[in-house]
Amino acid sequence: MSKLVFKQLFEAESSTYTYIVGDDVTKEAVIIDPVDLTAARDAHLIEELGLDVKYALNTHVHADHITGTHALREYLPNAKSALSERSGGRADVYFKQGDHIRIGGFTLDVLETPGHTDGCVSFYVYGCGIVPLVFTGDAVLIRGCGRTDFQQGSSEVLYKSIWERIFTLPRETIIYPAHDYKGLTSSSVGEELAYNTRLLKKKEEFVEVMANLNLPYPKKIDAALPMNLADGDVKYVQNSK
Ligand SMILES: N[C@@H](CCC(=O)N[C@@H](CSS)C(=O)NCC(=O)O)C(=O)O
Repeated sequence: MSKLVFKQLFEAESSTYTYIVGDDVTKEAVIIDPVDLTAARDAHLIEELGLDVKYALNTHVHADHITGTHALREYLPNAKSALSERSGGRADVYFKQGDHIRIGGFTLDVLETPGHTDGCVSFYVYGCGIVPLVFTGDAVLIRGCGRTDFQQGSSEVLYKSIWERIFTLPRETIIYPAHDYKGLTSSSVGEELAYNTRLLKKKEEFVEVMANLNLPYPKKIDAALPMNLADGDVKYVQNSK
């Protein structure tokens, strides 16, 4: 029976986690939320593991770093970039709520989890007897959640997404976020239901908390948004000017 290939990779400038998920028998794989700065490192690892990456997936149009999807084309010719059809961004393929992405014996279900941005999705992975995993992007962070103060953000929408689409998953589901700023690496649905004090608040209190986070804008936002809407391709950005 297939075993899951799983790698959690870190990009330190933006505290971003990139994930590689594959099937050790068929070698089919995806990479989730790659960063331009670490594309060569990730491609080297993929080559060492003998994986055939079908999709380079972004959970959303990131504001804090430039996606690695374009940079990876040089190394991974079979990989198609993919983004939610609600994101407004450019990609080879688009996905939507309820789509299934097959990776050998495993399935990734696309769960639309808007709120941080309109086009945010999470990927729920199961199959071959594994404890299920969910890649939550910037929707659920460990003991927190994504900010909602730019890029069509809405704290009401985020709260609904998380309570309806993430906190209804089996409690043992392991949560892998797109960022952590304190060195934590994973959580679970049960753990967040016990300790995520922000999301355990009533909706009205949550909205109040989110309106008063007072976080500085991400340092790279002005460069990152146009690049990520263009799938990380600087030539496309320049030609559109
Ligand atoms: N300092 C970082 C940006 C930190 C930040 O704003 N993180 C976002 C996700 S990336 S847009 C967020 O939602 N944070 C929520 C939180 O509670 O920290 C930079 O300059 O890039």
